[in-house]
Amino acid sequence: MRELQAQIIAEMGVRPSIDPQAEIRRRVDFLKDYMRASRTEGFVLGISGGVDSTLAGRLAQLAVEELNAEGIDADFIALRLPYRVQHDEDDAQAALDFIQPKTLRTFNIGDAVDGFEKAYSAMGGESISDFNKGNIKARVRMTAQYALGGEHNLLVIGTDHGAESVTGFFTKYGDGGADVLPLFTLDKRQVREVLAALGAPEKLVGKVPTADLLDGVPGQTDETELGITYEEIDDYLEGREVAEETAQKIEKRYLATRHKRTTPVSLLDGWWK
Ligand SMILES: Nc1ncnc2c1ncn2[C@@H]1O[C@H](COP(=O)(O)OP(=O)(O)OC[C@H]2O[C@@H]([n+]3cccc(C(=O)O)c3)[C@H](O)[C@@H]2O)[C@@H](O)[C@H]1O
Ligand SMILES: Nc1ncnc2c1ncn2[C@@H]1O[C@H](COP(=O)(O)OP(=O)(O)OP(=O)(O)O)[C@@H](O)[C@H]1O
Ligand SMILES: [Mg+2]
Repeated sequence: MRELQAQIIAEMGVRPSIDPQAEIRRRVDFLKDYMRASRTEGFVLGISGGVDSTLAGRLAQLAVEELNAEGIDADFIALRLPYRVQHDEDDAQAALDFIQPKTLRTFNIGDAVDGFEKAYSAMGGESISDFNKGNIKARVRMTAQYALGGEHNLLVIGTDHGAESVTGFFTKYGDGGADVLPLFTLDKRQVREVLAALGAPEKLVGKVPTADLLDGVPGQTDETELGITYEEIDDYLEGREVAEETAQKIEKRYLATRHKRTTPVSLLDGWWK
């Protein structure tokens, strides 16, 4: 195996195969243990209709149900965060039907994001690009989750996992801003395996991943933007051999996004030299 590949696999904690039922138990226990240790009262998570938030949301709901059955007060707020009307709203509703969250709220980020865009233009000289506006959408979603979390003493769940972390394919302090990461150490096909083991409908398990951040290209697939497929990323993370060109693309992204996987750089850091 390539030397850097072994180092990356160790950092992401991905294993070549998993036992889905054991992963469900381990991750529900992790959420319960961490909630108790942090003296918080539950969780909040944005539900998009995508694979990652469907799995993380269901795990959070299971954790809260078990805590409640043990006599511990806890809530899970599933938060719909559409920008105006979401083109695949039916998938988000299907995800909620599957998750069965204890509490459901909707915060439409349309006015906040467009207000931000307007104020940005009023600053003078330039308008914001569709790409940069996409990152604002992710950061407004983060802000809404922390607002609810702050009001109700809840932890913000993040959906980061190996296959997204390795390429830095998330918005820094947007969807990357969270308190607890129940999917970490899984790759994308393992996320689907665990979701299938929980009995999610095939339409959700097989959903094509999209960051869905662009006004101009609704539902653009992650794979189109990345120029790498999740099959390739997962193979790499499971220690399999991938084409030299693919390995180089993954490693280039990994190295360029190290700053996203650490705390802000200070005089005490030397990893960037
Ligand atoms: N070397 C360095 N050391 C320290 N900081 C550095 C830096 N280089 C950039 N930065 C900072 O980081 C910023 C760039 O990072 P960031 O703001 O994240 O922006 P960026 O990485 O350019 O864009 C986010 C990417 O993540 C994708 N995404 C976002 C959200 C969700 C999903 C999804 O999968 O659903 C995907 C999105 O499609 C896009 O490709 C710079 O503006 C700068 O502030
Ligand atoms: N429209 C949305 N409504 C609610 N939450 C959202 C929305 N878009 C993104 N999020 C939040 O941001 C997270 C990151 O988005 P990301 O696209 O990586 O995950 P996903 O949509 O759950 O799964 P997938 O990667 O398969 O599309 C989501 O898991 C979710 O918590
Ligand atoms: Mg998505």
